[in-house]
Amino acid sequence: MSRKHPVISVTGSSGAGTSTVKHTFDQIFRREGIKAVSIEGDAFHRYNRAEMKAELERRTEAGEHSFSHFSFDANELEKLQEVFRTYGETGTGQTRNYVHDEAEAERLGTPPGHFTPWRPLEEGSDLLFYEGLHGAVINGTVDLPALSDLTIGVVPVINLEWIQKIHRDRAQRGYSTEAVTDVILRRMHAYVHCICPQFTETDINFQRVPVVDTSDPFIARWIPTADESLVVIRFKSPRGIDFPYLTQMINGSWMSRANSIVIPGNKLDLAMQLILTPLILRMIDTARKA
Ligand SMILES: Nc1ncnc2c1ncn2[C@@H]1O[C@H](COP(=O)(O)OP(=O)(O)OP(=O)(O)O)[C@@H](O)[C@H]1O
Ligand SMILES: O=C(CO)[C@H](O)[C@H](O)COP(=O)(O)O
Repeated sequence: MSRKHPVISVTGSSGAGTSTVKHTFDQIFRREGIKAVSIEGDAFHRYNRAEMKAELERRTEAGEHSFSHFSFDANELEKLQEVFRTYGETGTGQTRNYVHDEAEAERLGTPPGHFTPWRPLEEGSDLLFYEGLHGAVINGTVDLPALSDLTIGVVPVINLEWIQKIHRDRAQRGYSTEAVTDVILRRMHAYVHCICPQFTETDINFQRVPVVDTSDPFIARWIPTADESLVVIRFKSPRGIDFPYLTQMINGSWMSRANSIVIPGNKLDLAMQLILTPLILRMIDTARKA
């Protein structure tokens, strides 16, 4: 938590939609004249693609079958914590990118499966924005929520998460359904132990729930659309949240619990704007006065 240099952390599994949610944040930052610097969770993987393959083979031979990108020790979480801390104290830090595919390779000038060199974050920013797998980890070595001012979970129900991952990895990253299915299976242990526990730490979770049949996510021909889904929004600390205002402004929404509202899927952008804009503006106002 930093009053002067705030940190926003958006966390979710692979394919959950954290990159998609980043676009909504970018719109809010642009509209409100806020200068944000961004870091991607994948930049903090410990290994490049070839090293990861070798490490996986080494561990599998040694009888360890649960290692994956979701595991804490496949990532430089202490380094990530250091970036959160340094940014919070000084408004500076460094990052890099993990290059997934040819399109990113062309944009970033580094081949797929490799990292770009570390580079300093642009100076003079108002806040740091993280988006990735591990933004709310507390594991005895790191405590990331303690260093972020707002922590958001993006968590579609699991069938939908898998459909989104399969479609994205096939369409944009060139993997087959079988290859993505293998990755999902290999990551399951760490999904339960490293990814899920974060969502009790997050300040707000956005959980997309399809209202069409997704019983077999491995044969779904398209990702359920916004009109074919609802979103459950859960607040860790509902005090101060104006639920009557939200349910009045968001047509078709209702409260399902004292700390949760449900909205039609096509109102997600509006809901995020209504919920997040005042929180971000308050954060920036406090930072500018600090
Ligand atoms: N609200 C949504 N409605 C429809 N499709 C969505 C929604 N959110 C995400 N998707 C789709 O799901 C796929 C995965 O989303 P995205 O790339 O944002 O995931 P991610 O969490 O950033 O994944 P990774 O961490 O692996 O990069 C994309 O094809 C995206 O278009
Ligand atoms: O989306 C991911 C994690 O969020 C990727 O699976 C990870 O970045 C590694 O990618 P690849 O296995 O294609 O090199």
